[in-house]
Amino acid sequence: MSFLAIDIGNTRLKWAQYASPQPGAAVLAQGAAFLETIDELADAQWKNLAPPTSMLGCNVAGDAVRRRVEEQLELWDLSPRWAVSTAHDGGVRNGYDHPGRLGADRWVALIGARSHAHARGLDGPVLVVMIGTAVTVDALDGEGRFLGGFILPGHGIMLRALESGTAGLHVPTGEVRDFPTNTSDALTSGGTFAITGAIEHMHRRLQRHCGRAPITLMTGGAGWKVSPHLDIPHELVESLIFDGLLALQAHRLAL
Ligand SMILES: Nc1ncnc2c1ncn2[C@@H]1O[C@H](COP(=O)(O)OP(=O)(O)OP(=O)(O)O)[C@@H](O)[C@H]1O
Ligand SMILES: CC(C)(CO)[C@@H](O)C(=O)NCCC(=O)O
Ligand SMILES: [K+]
Repeated sequence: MSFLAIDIGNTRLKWAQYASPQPGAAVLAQGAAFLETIDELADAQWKNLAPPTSMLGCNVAGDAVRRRVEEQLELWDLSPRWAVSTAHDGGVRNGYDHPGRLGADRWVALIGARSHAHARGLDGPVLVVMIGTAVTVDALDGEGRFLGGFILPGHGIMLRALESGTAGLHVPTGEVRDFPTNTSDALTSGGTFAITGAIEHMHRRLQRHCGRAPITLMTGGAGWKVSPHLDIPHELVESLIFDGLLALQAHRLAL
């Protein structure tokens, strides 16, 4: 009955094995690997796993990476399945101009966020923030409609862009300060507040649009770095994409 959920981002692959394909199922095992090392999964991290009986993945790293992961999945007797963005699924309606062009990670995280809100009896708007290689800030209204969202460069990309586009900005990582007085702190603070500023902006706009304050759910590898500097109430939910994959799989089995 065990279910393998896989989230392939632009930097890392994250995976988790659940006791069953149901929201809230127990985690049996989990791990992460940089994309450079995914060809070793079957011989390393996955070698001693109890064979999963089904899997669903979410991939934004392209077809070549997906095929490399499918080769690793040949370790077990299961058919690889990958989530794609559609017009509606898992209680969410996709407002993108071309629904299929929405990143699968954003779509799955929106479904995970909706499932979280539902499980807690919350029926208002939800702001869904992912802090990874790129940053996304997505708005979900109380009826489960995805209204639209922002894509921003992640902190690492911002700093590398400044380093490569200037002569004088090669400095070590600094601290986040309200009034930075050296280059390191100025860069680190600028990147952080560019991200929190976008989140706070969308929070105001979504509140205005819905006439009600959204709850804010934040996920992604660097969410914990942004969280202390964000001036709105929010929750870190590390498993948002996995929760979306569980909700989608449960939904599919129920059909
Ligand atoms: N201080 C910081 N504040 C915000 N983001 C940061 C900070 N330091 C690093 N980052 C970002 O975090 C990213 C790495 O996070 P990590 O690889 O854990 O995320 P991820 O969710 O696994 O990414 P992906 O899913 O895109 O592969 C880096 O690309 C960088 O942009
Ligand atoms: C924006 C990222 C890189 C965030 O991981 C991913 O969701 C993606 O590649 N999206 C496709 C474009 C879009 O969502 O409009
Ligand atoms: K991601």
